[in-house]
Amino acid sequence: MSKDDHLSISDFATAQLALLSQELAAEKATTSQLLESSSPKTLARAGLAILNLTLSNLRTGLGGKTVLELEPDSSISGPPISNSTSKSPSKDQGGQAFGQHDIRVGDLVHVAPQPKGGEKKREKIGLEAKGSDGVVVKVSGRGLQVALDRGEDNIEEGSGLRLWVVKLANEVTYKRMNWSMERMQKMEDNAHTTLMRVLFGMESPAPLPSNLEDPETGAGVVEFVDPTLNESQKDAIRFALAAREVALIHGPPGTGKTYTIIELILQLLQRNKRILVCGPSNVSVDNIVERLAPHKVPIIRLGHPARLLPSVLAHSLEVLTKTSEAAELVKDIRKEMDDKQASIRKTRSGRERKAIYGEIKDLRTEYREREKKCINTLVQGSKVVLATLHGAGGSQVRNERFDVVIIDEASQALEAQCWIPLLTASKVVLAGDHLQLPPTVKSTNLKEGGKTKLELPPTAKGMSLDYTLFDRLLSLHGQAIKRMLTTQYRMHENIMRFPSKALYDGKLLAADGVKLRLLTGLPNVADTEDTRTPLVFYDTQGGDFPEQIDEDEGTGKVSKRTLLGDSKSNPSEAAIVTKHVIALVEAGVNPEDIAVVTPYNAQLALLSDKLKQRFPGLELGSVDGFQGREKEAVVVSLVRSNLQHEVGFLAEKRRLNVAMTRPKRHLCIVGDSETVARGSSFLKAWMKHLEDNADLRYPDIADLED
Ligand SMILES: Nc1ncnc2c1ncn2[C@@H]1O[C@H](COP(=O)(O)OP(=O)(O)OP(=O)(O)O)[C@@H](O)[C@H]1O
Repeated sequence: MSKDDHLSISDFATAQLALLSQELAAEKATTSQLLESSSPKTLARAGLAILNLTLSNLRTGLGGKTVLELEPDSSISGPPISNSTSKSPSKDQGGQAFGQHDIRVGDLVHVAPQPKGGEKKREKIGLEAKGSDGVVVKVSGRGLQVALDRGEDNIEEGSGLRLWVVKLANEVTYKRMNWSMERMQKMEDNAHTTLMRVLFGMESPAPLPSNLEDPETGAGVVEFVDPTLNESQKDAIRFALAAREVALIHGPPGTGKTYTIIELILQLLQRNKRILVCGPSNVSVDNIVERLAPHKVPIIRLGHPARLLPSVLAHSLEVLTKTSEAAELVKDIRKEMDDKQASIRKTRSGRERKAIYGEIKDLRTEYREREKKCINTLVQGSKVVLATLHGAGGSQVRNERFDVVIIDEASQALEAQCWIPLLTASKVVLAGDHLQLPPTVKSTNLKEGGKTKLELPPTAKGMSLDYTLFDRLLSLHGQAIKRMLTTQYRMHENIMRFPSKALYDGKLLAADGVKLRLLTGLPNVADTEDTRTPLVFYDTQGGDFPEQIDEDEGTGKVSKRTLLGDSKSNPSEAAIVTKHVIALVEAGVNPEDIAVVTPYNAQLALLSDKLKQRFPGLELGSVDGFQGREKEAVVVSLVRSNLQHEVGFLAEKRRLNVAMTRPKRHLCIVGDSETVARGSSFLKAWMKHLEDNADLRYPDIADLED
């Protein structure tokens, strides 16, 4: 490739900015537009809002944030989210006060005075009326708590004001990506760091010696902390230590990517390096904190405490600003703020209340200053800082210097997100698997009509958001910048064989402890034809098990399904799945050890109706939502069965890879080989593999009729 063909940094940033803005528009189209065009009641019915709340308490939470404690308005009879025509009492009464909703801890919400009954139907007004944005910190059956983004003085406890809470499309997540891209777009050539030049192919990575442990040109001899690491993991660590600018650790399913990262962090610490560890999601970061904590290394986890796992809270910066030595100064002022809040409750006079609010405001300013000092002391004293990629753009770390940035689950991250910590970095280690699903991108799934035509720079033509940094670096620098982990600790070898052959050059090995594990090895599981078989295939070919297009029920209700667009289902396949799950449970397999996954939401809804009540512990999910998870037994419903041999979602082999690599001991596939095999050479090879290697079953439609 000639130098001129290279994607320049500013062209890349220009293209990313255009793509991000299209993505935000698509996100708004699915959530915010709904918020704007629907009444609060409709939103509540779709699970996006909770109505009829009152403020029961106001307190100062972590980080000096005002926390609103909200509970259902006791003056309203019936369910808080019931519509006006329904006068029946809530079935939740006395137990769970809220109806069904999708508002979870960590969600960004808007709290506002609720529009009155007489106000016009399209009550966009609820969002326009003065209210506040915040993060949900607690949800229970009888209430919820929201930490406001800014200290708000306009919502008063005991004011009798009826409030509602509505979930927001999270625009905030775009701000830092856009900020990084804008900086890259404007940067002069001479401001590019060596790492940037390498990551855009203007320079090659510094060559590595053949002996990675060479003390001069490599990492020196590595004494591993964990003696159980396998050879491919050790090699990846030596490689990542020796690399000057960039190293990719390619971790196929269950190969111990995170396990390897933990050792890498320990090795870097021994070499006196300062490390920033990031991941695209809070869970990905917490996973590392949990595993790093037992090694007693000084770590700090940045991020809103509401979004962190309880097990890692002790390492959270916000908690340490309360509990560490440096926190003493902050503590006093916090108490004073709480006392003032309490005194407002006892004050009737408007003038006095106003005066106290003024004092709280001053105290809050003072609090922030002291807190900032405390934060700086803690962060600067810490050798390992952990944050989401987004969190790495926060004021606490933006100006900090690290020797190495490690990004776990890098193949699940948008590239613009990765640049948040990379702009000032000198070395990066990315861990991921580009052969599993990339980050979910709404705008690539838009039908052509819904897409705006983007003008991308010529060198960035064809760029899309789901093309990750991991993908791009592999295509730019080739296999030389990566090491693959090859021993997997999850699957029976028969389950592993096809993904290994089709996607990982046949290099995967099953660890001794897992390669022959069957369901019969679990306590109290009987030996049946299902439990003794690692791979089962119900082939529904022949046209008796046709798919259906999920019609909207025409009720006029806003359902989540409407938001998801057309989806496919296959009722006869659902019947096979149900039968198989029942057989496993009757053989003694715990429902909690079984997952049913399918790429289609309509099929998921159907399966949920059939199975969820009977087996509450059973896990049902979309393939995409199951990435990173594992179960003893997994049943996959492929759904597609049609004369046109259309396979839709199944054409994405990374999706199928995720589906088929979740189980440990038992994988059951239900699908029409005639339809599926026509989808691609990968699908054809898979169907052939199942035919030759699985316990092949041809179900009879007559047996399924109840
Ligand atoms: N060298 C090893 N010896 C024994 N067990 C190991 C080894 N490496 C990893 N494991 C085990 O393999 C499992 C998977 O490890 P880990 O969660 O680190 O993998 P991962 O690659 O991050 O997973 P995923 O496929 O979900 O991304 C864990 O139970 C871990 O304890």
